[in-house]
Amino acid sequence: MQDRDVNASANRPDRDKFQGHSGIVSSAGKEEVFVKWLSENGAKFVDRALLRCYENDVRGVHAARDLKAEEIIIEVPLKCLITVEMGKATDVGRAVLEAGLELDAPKHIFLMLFLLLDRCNSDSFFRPYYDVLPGSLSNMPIFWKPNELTWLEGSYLLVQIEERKCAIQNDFKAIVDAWPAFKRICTLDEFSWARMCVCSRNFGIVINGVRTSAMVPYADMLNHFRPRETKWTFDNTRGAFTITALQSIPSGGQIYDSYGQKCNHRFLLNYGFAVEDNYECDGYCPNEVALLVRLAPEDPLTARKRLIWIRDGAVGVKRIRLCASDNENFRACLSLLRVVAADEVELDRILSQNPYGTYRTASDIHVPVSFRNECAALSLLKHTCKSMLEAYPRSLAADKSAISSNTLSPFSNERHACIHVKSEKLVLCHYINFAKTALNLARCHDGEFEATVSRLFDEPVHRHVASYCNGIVRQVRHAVPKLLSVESDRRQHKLNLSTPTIV
Ligand SMILES: C[S@@+](CC[C@H](N)C(=O)[O-])C[C@H]1O[C@@H](n2cnc3c(N)ncnc32)[C@H](O)[C@@H]1O
Repeated sequence: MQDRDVNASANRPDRDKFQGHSGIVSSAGKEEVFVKWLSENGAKFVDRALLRCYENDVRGVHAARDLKAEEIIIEVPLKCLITVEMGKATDVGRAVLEAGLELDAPKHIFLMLFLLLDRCNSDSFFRPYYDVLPGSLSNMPIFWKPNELTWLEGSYLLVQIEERKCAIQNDFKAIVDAWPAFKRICTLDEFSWARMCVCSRNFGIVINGVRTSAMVPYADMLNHFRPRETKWTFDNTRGAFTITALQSIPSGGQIYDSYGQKCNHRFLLNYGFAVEDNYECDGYCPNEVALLVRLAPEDPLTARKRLIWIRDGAVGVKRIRLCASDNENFRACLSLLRVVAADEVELDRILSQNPYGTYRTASDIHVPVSFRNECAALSLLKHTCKSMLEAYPRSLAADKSAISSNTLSPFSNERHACIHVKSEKLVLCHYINFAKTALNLARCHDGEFEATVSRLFDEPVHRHVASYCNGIVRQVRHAVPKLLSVESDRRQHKLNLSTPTIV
């Protein structure tokens, strides 16, 4: 599966909801044929697991008996795998290689080429596998109808969906140009289906020292859950792909695979679902929002500011993915905001008189520039998040109530869209509160500052702002070598904390 995580360890999503489906237990004809095909071709331990069909094309794998930790659940021999090399060896694969095409997801493309070509052959060895692949992928956002896309209004995911569609179209056109017979093999719709099928079901593996990707029949029937309860690998000594339990799994329990620690936009875009409580065991939440930071065209300093922005490859506008934790992106975002918020004196300081010589790029300004600048950058962060929050048609409270009231059916696109936008709004709220807290702490008395910072450290949800205040805010309050003192800043800038041009 795309970026499936082999070593991950945490979170607790729609486990019970997925199990809620297990009332409808059947193993329809095509699934039986598929399991028989695997067994006849050397797959082992298929009796340890049971493929359950909840609804049309929606399945999961369940333990057929109590499974112990370290027990192999399923072993799929190499001959049943479709690999990138098999796609490269096709006529179209060779034409693509010869043309040296720059494709969106090259490894996936070769798997798709094999799949699309070989499924035209009614006698294909893989026929039983093709017959169980989902016929429609209506949960994938690239296939959502216009009314369904409105559920994502306000989210940058809408842009990414369009970009994905565009990339698929470009790849299709480039392949047809390189091998014109391809348009008789599949339509753009079928090509898009294959793209999402491969994207949501392939595994990155190493076979005899060669790093590749593969479609692994049966292994791709496991649904996502974290923390992971199984591990998978290509075992060269067995010549087979294996899935092993990491803990005991009771008879009848669903056997899950972790698709990795991911933001909900990646789950939704690549797999067609979003995880309601996307938290790791340590409380970390990988959900992000794509914040837009932009130099204000009406700012007379913009031309000079561009000089430093351009070193990042950004022409005055940058999207930064932020999650509600301290990380490199958060520090880069603050750095860019320091430039956007800079007045002339501060910009001179950024461009020349900084503690480490000239900054490489506008994302590298990790030391505060001045008291005023830091407060202005925080105000800008707050206002940017507020205006992004206002761009969603529905409030966070309304999302929460729609999700908890179960008015949206468990696997509906609307529910997944709602979970996704809620995830983004939570990150925006985190930064609005972050900026408010930090601005208050920048201006309060020493005693209050110390007491508040230590109180914030005690609460896990506030550790991010506590650590920022303890470091950067403390620095700007007391001034550090090579920075103007707070008092001198106040005199020079008359404590002009008004928000600079808001994005
Ligand atoms: C690798 S397949 C898993 C098998 C799939 N359920 C089937 O019936 O073919 C991945 C797809 O399963 C579904 N899925 C997996 N984990 C899920 C989860 N935790 N919640 C909702 N849907 C999930 C999504 O449609 C996803 O694109």
